[in-house]
Amino acid sequence: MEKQHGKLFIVSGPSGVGKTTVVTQFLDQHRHLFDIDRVVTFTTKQPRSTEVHGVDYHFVAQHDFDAKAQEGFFLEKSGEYGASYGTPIHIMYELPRGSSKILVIDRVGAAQIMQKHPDVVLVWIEVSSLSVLADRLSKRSTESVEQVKHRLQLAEKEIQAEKNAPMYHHYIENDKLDNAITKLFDIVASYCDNKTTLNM
Ligand SMILES: Nc1ncnc2c1ncn2[C@@H]1O[C@H](COP(=O)(O)OP(=O)(O)OP(=O)(O)O)[C@@H](O)[C@H]1O
Repeated sequence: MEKQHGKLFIVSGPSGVGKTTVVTQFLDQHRHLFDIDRVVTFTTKQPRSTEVHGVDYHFVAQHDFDAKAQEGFFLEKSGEYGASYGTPIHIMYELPRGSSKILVIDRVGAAQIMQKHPDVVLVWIEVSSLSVLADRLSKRSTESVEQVKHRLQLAEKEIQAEKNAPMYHHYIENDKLDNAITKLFDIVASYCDNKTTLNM
């Protein structure tokens, strides 16, 4: 059977909603079922103590990031969170080979990619209230109080933008982590061949 074209799943949602957690745990549990992996994006931010270079991000100096941007290395880039972030364009060349990708980026970056590649699948993660985000971000303890405040302001802006002009194809409530992972599984399974059933 001919391999189908891979899909690019873009996962967004306000800071602290659990994008990284849902995507990481989905991949840990179900990666073996699909030809799918997470895109490692580039950033100039300082790594958190738990983040590993090449796994969570490619951490680069600002002049390297700017040189890459100049060369057209990025599919999209943004600087909303006090550092530069960029998605490497080469991920688009891997999709025709049948590999699907999950990319965690903000709504502005997702809109930039959507304009150029309308066949991407946009997944928005949300929670019932802003206070849940505040609680998760303060418990995560990876940002200062000031940074958390700034993230919450951006979160409010992003949530409002999505409410005013809904852009995403799928919405996942992440109040209960297991339910959110199952919902992501259902979404991916509706677009991607399941390796185990293909081999039956
Ligand atoms: N369903 C959930 N219930 C309770 N806590 C959760 C849930 N999902 C994630 N968390 C916790 O919330 C915190 C934020 O999650 P995570 O870092 O995945 O968010 P994020 O959306 O990727 O944030 P950012 O955009 O700031 O990187 C983490 O400490 C994580 O363990």
